Amino acid sequence: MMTKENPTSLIVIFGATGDLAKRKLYQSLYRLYKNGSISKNFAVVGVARRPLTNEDFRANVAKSVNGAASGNADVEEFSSHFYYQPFDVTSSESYQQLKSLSSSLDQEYQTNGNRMFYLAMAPEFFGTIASNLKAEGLTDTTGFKRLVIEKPFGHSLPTAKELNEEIRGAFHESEIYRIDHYLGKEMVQNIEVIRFANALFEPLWNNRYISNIQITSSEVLGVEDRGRYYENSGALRDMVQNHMLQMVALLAMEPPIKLNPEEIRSEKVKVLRALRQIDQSEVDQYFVRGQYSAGMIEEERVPGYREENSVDPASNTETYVAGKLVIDNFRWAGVPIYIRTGKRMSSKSTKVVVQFKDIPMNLYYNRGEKVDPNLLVIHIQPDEGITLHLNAKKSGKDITTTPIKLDYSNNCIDGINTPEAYERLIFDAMRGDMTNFTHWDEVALSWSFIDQVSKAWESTTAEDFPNYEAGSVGPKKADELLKRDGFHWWNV
Ligand SMILES: NC(=O)C1=CN([C@@H]2O[C@H](COP(=O)(O)OP(=O)(O)OC[C@H]3O[C@@H](n4cnc5c(N)ncnc54)[C@H](OP(=O)(O)O)[C@@H]3O)[C@@H](O)[C@H]2O)C=CC1
Ligand SMILES: O=C1O[C@H](COP(=O)(O)O)[C@@H](O)[C@H](O)[C@H]1O
Repeated sequence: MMTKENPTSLIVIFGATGDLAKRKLYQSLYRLYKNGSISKNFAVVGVARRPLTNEDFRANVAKSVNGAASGNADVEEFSSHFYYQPFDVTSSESYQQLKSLSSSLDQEYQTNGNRMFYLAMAPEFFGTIASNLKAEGLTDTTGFKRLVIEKPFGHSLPTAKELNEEIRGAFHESEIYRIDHYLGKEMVQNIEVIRFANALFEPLWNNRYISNIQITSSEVLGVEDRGRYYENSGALRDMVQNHMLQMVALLAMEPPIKLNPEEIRSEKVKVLRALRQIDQSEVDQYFVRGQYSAGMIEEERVPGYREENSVDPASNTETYVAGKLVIDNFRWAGVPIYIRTGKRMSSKSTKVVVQFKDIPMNLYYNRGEKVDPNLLVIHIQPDEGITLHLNAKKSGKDITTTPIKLDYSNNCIDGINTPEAYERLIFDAMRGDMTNFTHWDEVALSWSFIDQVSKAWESTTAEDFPNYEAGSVGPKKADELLKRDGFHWWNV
């Protein structure tokens, strides 16, 4: 059930000393606290193995929030809501201690018995924690109980099913908030509004007027210290199975009859069901994989993937994926959706380019003029905005054309302070809004599509790896994928 007033809850963060908690969760909670989105009736219990005191933990939280250990009264007040418990996820005693601490904090902060369990830990613990929370009685509470679960949700369809069964033994689907942080991004949320609040676009949003759609998410960072996780994941599982397919679903779905989580999900699910399954033998026609070698980024030499910590020197893991997706339904028949994502690329950028079909006849070709297709570019990050590429008359006596751009930039709006994706998602989970979380049906369909590709790649060695230099735009083969269809990537 969704609540409108400022939510109140006890939040238990599993993995409270980890990277995600430090980089994202504490800052997001602080922003929610500062802007009054959450009530002051909240407490956070952080759990992890290392033996910290409440004071140590509060100092760490304060440091994550303002980069300094102390000195800001607001931050001090905020961090006084934080408690720490050294924890072993397999020990019944740990859960019993947590239960008793939770009950006393429920009372002290008058949280109405609302409990949110945030699993910011390695995925192998997700099932164990969920079952123990139930077995040890932490989910027997008078208010709501919610499980917020980080990615990756499984490693394949069978492992995701297993995990799902485990957590569904303790939490109902309506209590499970599977995080896909791209769904918390301002401009990803804007896709729906651009499409459904503009008379201009919706009539054109189909195979009669659109020739192809391109979604790019490139990163400058390499795998950093996540080599162990990444070796087992690769870009396909890390980015495509979740973030990229979610963006595809939002771009391709039919208008929902209402903007509620059930109706939106139902339309997204239909897109994922219509995604043409690729046979393992056809993977090379639809997908390109890449791995970075050493190269220069911002004038600094960076190592190749195979030289990174915890990475096999002969690794077959992809750090780049480009793919052509086909949606077999009336709206999208014949319109390829190209996706690409990679680490150690030349720039950090996520954007969607919708390329419209050429005009039926180029009246200007006699003058040797090429008229560019119209493009709608949705800038997701780091810039947030929309650009519409059109053609107009070049100023002067002659009727000649020139490309022009209509730009809308979120960043330029005075006073705008776009919430960080995690800030929105934590807030939504606290007030019970599941719209921007992934339902099991979406997860299952995404895995069933991805599994064919990963099986093909795991059963063959990528002889050309490494095949793109750090700091470049990715492997050449990714250009050929589009060239075969008469297109090219728009670097706009
Ligand atoms: N970091 C990121 O940017 C992102 C992370 N994620 C996901 O978030 C989750 C956490 O990632 P991240 O923060 O990077 O991971 P880290 O390795 O940085 O943190 C893991 C946390 O788990 C704790 N921990 C490990 N083993 C145990 C145990 N047996 N019992 C209790 N606590 C334990 C660790 O603390 P201690 O050592 O003290 O026990 C630490 O707090 C993962 O699922 C990841 O995929 C998702 C998107 C982005
Ligand atoms: O989920 C993940 O996303 C990040 C990229 O997120 P962004 O918000 O910075 O675009 C990626 O670096 C990471 O490998 C992946 O696990």
